[in-house]
Amino acid sequence: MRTNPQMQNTASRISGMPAFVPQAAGHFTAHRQRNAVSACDWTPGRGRRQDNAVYDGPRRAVVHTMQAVSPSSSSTSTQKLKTDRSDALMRDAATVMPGGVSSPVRAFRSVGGSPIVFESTKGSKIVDVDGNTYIDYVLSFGPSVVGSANDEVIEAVTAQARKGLTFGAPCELENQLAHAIIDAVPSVEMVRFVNSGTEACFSAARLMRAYTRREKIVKMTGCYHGHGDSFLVSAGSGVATLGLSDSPGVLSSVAAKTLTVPYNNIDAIREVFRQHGSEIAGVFLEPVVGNAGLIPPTREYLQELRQITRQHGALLLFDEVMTGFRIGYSCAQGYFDVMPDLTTLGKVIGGGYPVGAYAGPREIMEMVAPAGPVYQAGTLSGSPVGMAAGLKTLEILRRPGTYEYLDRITKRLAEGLLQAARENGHAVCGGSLYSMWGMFFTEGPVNNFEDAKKSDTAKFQKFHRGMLERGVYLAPSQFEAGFTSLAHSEDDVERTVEAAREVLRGIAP
Ligand SMILES: Cc1ncc(COP(=O)(O)O)c(C=O)c1O
Ligand SMILES: N[C@H](C=O)CCC(=O)O
Repeated sequence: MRTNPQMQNTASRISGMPAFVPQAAGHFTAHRQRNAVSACDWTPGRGRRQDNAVYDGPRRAVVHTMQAVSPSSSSTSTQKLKTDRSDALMRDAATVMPGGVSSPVRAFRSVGGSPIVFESTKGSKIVDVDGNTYIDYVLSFGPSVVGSANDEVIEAVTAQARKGLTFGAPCELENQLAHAIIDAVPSVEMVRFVNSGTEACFSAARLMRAYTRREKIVKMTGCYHGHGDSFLVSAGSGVATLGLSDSPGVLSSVAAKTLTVPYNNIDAIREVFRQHGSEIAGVFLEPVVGNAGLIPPTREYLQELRQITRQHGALLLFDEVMTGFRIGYSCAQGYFDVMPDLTTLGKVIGGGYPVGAYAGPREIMEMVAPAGPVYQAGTLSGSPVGMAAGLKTLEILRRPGTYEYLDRITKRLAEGLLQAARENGHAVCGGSLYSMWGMFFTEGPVNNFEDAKKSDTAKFQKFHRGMLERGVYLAPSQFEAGFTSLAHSEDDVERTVEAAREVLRGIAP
């Protein structure tokens, strides 16, 4: 059995961390007749903070202003949604881009109708090309946790842009963002910046294989780790939404090296290691699933994964591209107090720019070129504007009260939506954790993608359309998590819940 002394060092460094109280996660078990034991019931832990003003909502804080779109300009009363210009642009887009989009999840394939084309966004609001304003719970699929087009982030990127857009050479901001990530994420000692979550994950898989000298990777059904060949096997997000279980073009010899198991199922992990233990390089998972809808793990599950991978000399990778800096400042690994060997990041660390990273202990990371032999490179990697956006975003997130605020409003949103559904006789389950939330149209419990697929997706389609018509923009799939930001106000949440109540009243249970 291979041991990893560096991880033992890392673990002892972690156990000396400042007080951080992880909570055992509850499964989603909400139902219209029962009280939910859901992620809503979780109490968040604390990350490390630096400055003093306590964040208490967008109106009272100096974090940003919402000049471009005033909250009152979005409507939660039924709009006859005028989408002429969106529709025309999408018709044209379909002639020049496959499906008219640059990423499949943006298409409205599973909710019907044509995608909305956007023109501007500020804070919690997003405005389309026909002039409709929506409360935005997509937030570019996660990055905009401090609110879209945050003034401070814009100032930071503008100042950097004046000094240079890209150097193709080292810049000081890379050191600063790497230090900020290392300070925040307990298992991380070194970071390699890339340009997307996809790149982070496939590069980490290469490193994992090189380090262990093994080829097989275990992933969970419904988890999404970008579109690297090894991961287009029983993937979540757009792959699940479009009902593609895998993708043509992926070499069958590569796909055969990916073993899949259901999430939150420790027996399945034991079995896959029993059968293939000596060939498994590592286990990839989202430490809280966001790409099959929101599905929390139990802490015990993560702990067992940690133990089993270690026993078999395999690496454990937490894909925190989505959860990173959303599930607390120390990310999901800090929240659950379970330390992976490798971590992938993206979204929030780029503050709205294309930045990803893979990270871990020095011993593993120093295998990456030029320190070691594992090749990985990028013309625009660590580009200064993205680094500046990420640094400012993390600086804002470190302010006292930010995560408490995010947790409070998101919990209120999720509870309000579940309540609105139950009042109207719908079987639902769901919950929230800090700034991520989800609601499935099924009785639950939803512990993995197999459970999530029992959701009434036809009902979700009606719900999505009704919310759109009332000025609420949700991800166009039952199998995507929702997001909130520091710019989402209590008023936004109340208006969203009111809109949901109205929509759900009009849908047959
Ligand atoms: C958990 C997770 N991993 C990886 C990715 C891939 O990131 P990107 O879309 O930036 O390539 C995503 C999102 O797409 C994600 O949510
Ligand atoms: N669910 C995906 C990532 O989190 C959505 C992003 C995309 O693929 O465009």
